Parts: sequence; structure tokens; C-alpha cells
Amino acid sequence: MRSPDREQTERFEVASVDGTLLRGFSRAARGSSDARGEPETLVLLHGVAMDHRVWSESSFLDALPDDVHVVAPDLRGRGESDPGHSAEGHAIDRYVEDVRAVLGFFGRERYSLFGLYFGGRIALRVAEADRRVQRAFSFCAHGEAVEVPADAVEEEAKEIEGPGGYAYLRDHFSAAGAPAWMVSACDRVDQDELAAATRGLLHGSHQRAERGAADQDLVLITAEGDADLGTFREGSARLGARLWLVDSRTRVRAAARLAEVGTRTAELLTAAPAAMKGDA
Ligand SMILES: COC(=O)C[C@@H](NC(=O)[C@@H](NC(=O)[C@@H](/N=C1/NCC(=O)N2CC[C@@H](C)[C@H]2C(=O)N[C@@H](CCSC)C(=O)N[C@H]1C(C)(C)C)C(C)(C)C)[C@@H](C)c1ccccc1)c1nccs1
Repeated sequence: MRSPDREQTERFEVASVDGTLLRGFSRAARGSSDARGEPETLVLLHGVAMDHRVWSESSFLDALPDDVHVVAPDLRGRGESDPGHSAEGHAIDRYVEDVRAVLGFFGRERYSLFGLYFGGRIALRVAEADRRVQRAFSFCAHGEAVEVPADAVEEEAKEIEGPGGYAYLRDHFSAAGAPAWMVSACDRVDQDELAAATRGLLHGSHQRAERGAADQDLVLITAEGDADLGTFREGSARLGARLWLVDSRTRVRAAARLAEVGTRTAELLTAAPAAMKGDA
């Protein structure tokens, strides 16, 4: 466990293209950096019903070495960031703009992104759009085109904005075997923003991601028992992405494996460049 005083955690605030202020936390790297004198910078993107706190609560953060600069924004409408207000204000293109604004703020030449569920889908879309992304990890979200059924998602949004909204999410995630940190994260999200973000999934999140630069290292991660494992395999072949599997029966249950994925991610970040190409 890291002692709090050693944490060099500070807040940041950056304006996105549409003026939305994104806020988040940055933990400076200690010690070594790469040949360019830059530490590895890892930007963490949480899921829909979450905020930046899930990274410490899931122990993912503890798995990362001191010499990695960690940046954990709150997506718009979550945590301390400004609201997105409407479904259009929560379109995936707005999230891509937001993440690119965060990359601009820290001014590094290269970044690694790690996204959780829908945050993983955002990470893949940012990698496609932005050459500064050297590695993109997507935990339990592939980059293929998906049918996002408007009626089912509208129904889910109505549940979420209704009086039983938090109970819907808590009950669904608990029943699906989600770890406590993921269930409790839902309660921290403003209901109206959560409903808008849900409806926002109807604005572009169905599109597949394309590979960005040829030298990007893309990593898809899902549960061995995932019903959509075939789609992840297709995505791995199409994108030239690694496919990591975690020992769990479903994507929701895979959340309990996040800390060990953090350890594996750290190995890839700090591996000597030569080693990176060879490993499976
Ligand atoms: C099968 O579902 C699971 O395996 C849970 C898993 N989901 C996903 O991987 C992806 N999504 C989905 O597959 C589906 N999408 C939904 N609605 C959109 C959606 O996702 N949400 C809206 C509310 C928000 C909390 C989030 C969510 O989580 N709701 C859950 C239900 C409650 S929790 C069991 C939820 O999936 N519902 C479904 C319904 C169709 C049942 C309404 C489709 C229509 C895209 C295939 C998600 C990453 C994504 C991927 C690509 C584009 C958009 C979204 C998880 N995601 C986060 C944690 S676990």
C-alpha cells in the first residue's frame, strides 16, 4: 500500500472543444523516464456509471509502478467534471474531444490509454483519431460495430432517471456479480447525467473503431467466459490487437480482475521496447 504523503496527486482542469470543463487527478511519476526524458503517461478512462475514483477503489492504481505518470479524468457528467446536459452532449465524439483535450493539457508526445467498459470503447476511438496514442487498452469492450437497440436503451434511460434508477443499476450489477466498488460507483453519478449518457450511447457509439497508426499497440481484454468472446477475437484479428483473457465467466464479473490486469498492463508499459513486439 502506498503511503498517502508519497502520492504526488494533484487536480487538473481543462476545457474541451465545446467549452465543457473536464477535471481529474494526476499522479506524477517518480524516478526514471524514457529516452525522450518523458515518463510513461497512462490516461485512465472509466465507464458510464462511474467516475475517476474507481481506479483506486478497484486497486488498479496500486498495481501501477511509481515511474508511470497516471492521469485519471472524470468524463463529462461524472465526478467533478462539467455536465454534458443532453444525449447529444454525451455523444462519443464529445468524449473523444474531451480526452484529446486532456492529452493536449499534459503536452506529452506519447500516451497510453486504459479504458474500462465503455471507457475502453472511447480509448479505441481516441487511438484511431490521435497519433499521440502509442498504446490503447480496452477492458471488456471491443471495437466492433454494435447494434445499439434504441428501444432497449431508451427503456434503460427511463429506468435510470426514474425514482428506482440507482436501485436498477445496483440490483443489475450486483445480480450480475459486479464487485462492490463497481456497484457503489453508480450511486456517485448524477441521475440526469447518467440518463443523458445512456441516451448518448445512441449518438455514434455503435460505430466500429479503426486502427490509427501502424505502430500503435492495441490490447483488447475480456472474460474467458464472455458470450461475445468471438467478437473480441474478430476485433483482435481486424485491428491487429492483442487479446488478453481474464479468468471470469462474464464481462461484469471480470471487473474483479482489474488489479491483476493493472499488473500486466504495467509490465507492457515498462517493458524494454524490443520485448514488446515479441510477446503474445
Ligand atoms: C450485455 O451487457 C453487459 O455485458 C453489461 C456491460 N455492457 C456492455 O459491455 C456494453 N453494453 C451492451 O452490451 C449493450 N448496452 C446496454 N445498454 C447500454 C449500456 O451499456 N449502458 C447504459 C447504462 C450504463 C450503466 C450501461 C450499462 O452498463 N448497462 C448495462 C445493464 C446494466 S448492468 C448489467 C447494459 O449493458 N445494458 C445494455 C442493454 C441492451 C441491456 C440495455 C449493447 C446494446 C451496447 C449491446 C457497453 C460497454 C457498450 C458497448 C458498446 C456500445 C455502448 C455500450 C457492462 N457495461 C458496464 C459494466 S458491465
